[in-house]
Amino acid sequence: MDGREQDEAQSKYSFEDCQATADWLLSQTAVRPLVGIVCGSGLGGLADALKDQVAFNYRDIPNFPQSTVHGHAGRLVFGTLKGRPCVCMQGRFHLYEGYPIQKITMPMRIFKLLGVETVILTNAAGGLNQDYKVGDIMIIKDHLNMPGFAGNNPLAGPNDERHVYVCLFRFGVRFPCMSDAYDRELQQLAFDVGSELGFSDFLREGVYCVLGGPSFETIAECRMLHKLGADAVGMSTVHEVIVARHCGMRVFALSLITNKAVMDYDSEEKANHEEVLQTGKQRAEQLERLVSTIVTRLEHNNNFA
Ligand SMILES: O=P(O)(O)O[C@@H]1C[C@H](O)[C@@H](CO)O1
Ligand code: HPA
Repeated sequence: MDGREQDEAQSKYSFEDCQATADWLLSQTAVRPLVGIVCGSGLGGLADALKDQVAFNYRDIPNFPQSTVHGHAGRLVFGTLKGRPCVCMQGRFHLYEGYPIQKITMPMRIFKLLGVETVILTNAAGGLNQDYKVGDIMIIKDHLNMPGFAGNNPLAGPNDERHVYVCLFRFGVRFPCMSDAYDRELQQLAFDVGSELGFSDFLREGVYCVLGGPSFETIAECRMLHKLGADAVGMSTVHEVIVARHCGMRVFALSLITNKAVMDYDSEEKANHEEVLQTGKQRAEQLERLVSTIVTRLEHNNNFA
């Protein structure tokens, strides 16, 4: 995208547009969510755990993008998870769908304007770390933003400073820090909860690398990413994390290792979306228990500042 296109994209998802969408949603439901959840490929079952649901198809929400990927239902679900008011994206947006990066991350700003304080993101990812097995759940401790290295960052374009000074950090500063992107207390909480639930055998922590997709990686690319320090590779999450942190929400993120990245020219394995969705189904129940228990403990730990 050149500068003019970036300005155009940014101006289409202005503070006023986001506010209009948030106001519309707030007028349609009494739920006032403190937790926002994003479901990765094949992980939309998480939303089904919400009680007293009020759900909206993305196509009915003003200014909202549409889901185009199999395994992403395209519904925004409000409800409670063990008594905690939540909003859950059953389906997210990816760069490869052809949307401007500002559009795929706009829901994070809507979350903020709805009152969300903590964002929990999930994704499906290929395992680069040779110790990882399919079905492992990786707590994300850091990321590598490959599209960002090439200048494709959701915060590129004008920064609406007006709101920094007038409206208490809506949306945020020009140069946000990312060394604390993934909340360390929440990572520890997830390990504690995982251990109580008996999930330690398949719970990991690591670095997630985002690529643009939609093609899966070559063997040489996987080897390179692993050497660079990535434990898992995917096509989402990082852009949302940047925007969520920019507007001051706490972030916790998980990758489900749905397939092993192919690192060897003798391997017969081939990455494919069906396997990704299938692994999601197999781990859905544990993932849901992990996330819903974390949400409950947020309350007990008084983590809502
Ligand atoms: O939305 P996520 O990151 O979970 O989706 C992953 C990346 C691609 O969209 C798809 C590949 O199977 O799954
Ligand atoms: O191997 C992968 N690569 C990129 N994205 C993915 N999403 C699930 N698996 C993968």
